[in-house]
Amino acid sequence: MRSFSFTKMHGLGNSYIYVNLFEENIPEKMLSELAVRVSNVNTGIGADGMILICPSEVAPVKMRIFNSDGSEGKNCGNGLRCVAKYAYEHQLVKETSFFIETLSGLVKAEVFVENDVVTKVTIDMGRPRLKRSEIPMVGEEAEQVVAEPIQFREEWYEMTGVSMGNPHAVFYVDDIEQAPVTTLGPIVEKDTRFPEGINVEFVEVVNDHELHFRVWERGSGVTQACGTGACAAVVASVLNGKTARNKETVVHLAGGDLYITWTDEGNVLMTGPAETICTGVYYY
Ligand SMILES: N[C@H](CCC[C@H](N)C(=O)O)C(=O)O
Repeated sequence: MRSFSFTKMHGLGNSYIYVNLFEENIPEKMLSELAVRVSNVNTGIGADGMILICPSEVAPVKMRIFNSDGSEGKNCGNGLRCVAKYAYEHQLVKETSFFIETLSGLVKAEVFVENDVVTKVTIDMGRPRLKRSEIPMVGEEAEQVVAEPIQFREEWYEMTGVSMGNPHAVFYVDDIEQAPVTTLGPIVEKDTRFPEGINVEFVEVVNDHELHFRVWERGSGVTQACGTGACAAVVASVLNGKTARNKETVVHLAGGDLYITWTDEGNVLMTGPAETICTGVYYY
């Protein structure tokens, strides 16, 4: 019987099963299936997916993220904060500020420590990708996809597309409690106009530095929080003239708050908590 040690962690309730590949060895061909199995709350451990903390040639650590359907994502904001916490607390890094490699490039983490425990993390997520082909979305190339009229199942909507290394479709609603998260979300996620699928965010604007937010995630469905999605929501809100550039915006997610700034220099800073739930051994 094969097994691996894991740590279950979460960022605002967006939980993953973290596996330290500096110490564990899992066959590459089993990763997708294992992500599905460990995510199952009845027959597995229960989480929104699985995240691997891997050696890297360009940074102290590399993050790989698998959604609960087994698909591999290219970035994960809540995951990055937890990877940063794990790396510091397990001495994979010595500094409080360090790079993390992702499938969509390098990001920079800064951990905030109290009594040797990381309580908060800031991730410099880098620049959003805004061109239609960078989202990616099919259609004639455009520098930005902002409030673009788009039809899904006979209904017309206005969509803003943003990539944070992974794809996001942002829609504005008047009342976040009435957002069509579980009805429109899965339809948009798999629409063929998004060749890689897409994460779907619903945003209610409170003022020029405060948003309410709900998400249907590509590959995981409804989650308590989506860090890259919250960053995409802030970028989309600036592009739509609803929030201010270079001003810290609080994003209220189901699982709690993230503090996000799209700076005048062009990068997106995300700050929020990262928590360890438990450790264990998974048999497969
Ligand atoms: N479902 C996402 C990956 C997880 C992103 C989210 N959990 C976050 O915190 O950014 C995707 O397939 O692009």
